[in-house]
Amino acid sequence: MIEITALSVRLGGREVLTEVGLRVPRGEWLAVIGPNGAGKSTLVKALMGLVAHRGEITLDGRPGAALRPRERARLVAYAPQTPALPPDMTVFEYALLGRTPYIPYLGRESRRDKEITASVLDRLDLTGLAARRAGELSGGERQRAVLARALTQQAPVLLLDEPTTALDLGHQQQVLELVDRLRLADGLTVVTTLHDLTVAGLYADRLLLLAGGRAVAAGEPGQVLTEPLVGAHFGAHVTIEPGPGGRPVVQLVRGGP
Ligand SMILES: Nc1ncnc2c1ncn2[C@@H]1O[C@H](COP(=O)(O)OP(=O)(O)OP(=O)(O)O)[C@@H](O)[C@H]1O
Repeated sequence: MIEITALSVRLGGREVLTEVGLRVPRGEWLAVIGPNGAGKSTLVKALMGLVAHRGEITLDGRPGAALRPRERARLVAYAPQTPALPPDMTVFEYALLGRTPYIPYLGRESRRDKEITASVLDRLDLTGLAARRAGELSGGERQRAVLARALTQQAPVLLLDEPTTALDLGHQQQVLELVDRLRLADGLTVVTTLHDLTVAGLYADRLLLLAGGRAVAAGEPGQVLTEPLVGAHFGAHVTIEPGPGGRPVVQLVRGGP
């Protein structure tokens, strides 16, 4: 479903991604992890066609570069890390924007578009905020509104850049479980950047560890979340042990590194 070959990106005269390759089959969840500045957001932006790059990107068997904006929007939904929300738009109006690729030119949204939007808001615990203006939301509410817009798009590929950073524990779980359910029910292909390594290992099928713009490890959570790899690339002293279900649990060691 997503294939990247030898992806390199230069920004501000510096190479921030170098020869990265990856393949995410339909219905799989890939978490991109790595220290600050590793190139995680840039990788997601390249998938969205938002940064110039070298190398090949294929989405659903089609070269990313050849997709027109409307086609891309039906194929890929993206929730950026730091979105700009129009402050006067209500949460409902903003989430409804996700339906734009389905609304005919010069047409209006249909009752079905509004029903889909209402149902996504409900699943993200946002119904009570539907009439609230975006400029009046808390950080976590804004983040859920951005997710709502991505989900109303009902695209088969979901790209989420740090979707849970501003969320409290309950809303983190709600968002991750919702994404997981959609993936299992509708076969969505999911790529998320995530800083919480335990959460990444808990939900993703596979992890890609980026460091200094290069892919330094990839595989199942237990293969990537190892004490030597995390120690070397995050400069952190951690212990990693299998938790329930055998997924790795990463814990900081007090007093290190
Ligand atoms: N527009 C830009 N111009 C120049 N350099 C940029 C630009 N955008 C990002 N960079 C640099 O590219 C590198 C990768 O940035 P990116 O945002 O992809 O990292 P990240 O892994 O997502 O980091 P974080 O965990 O801090 O969000 C960083 O060194 C960053 O400073």
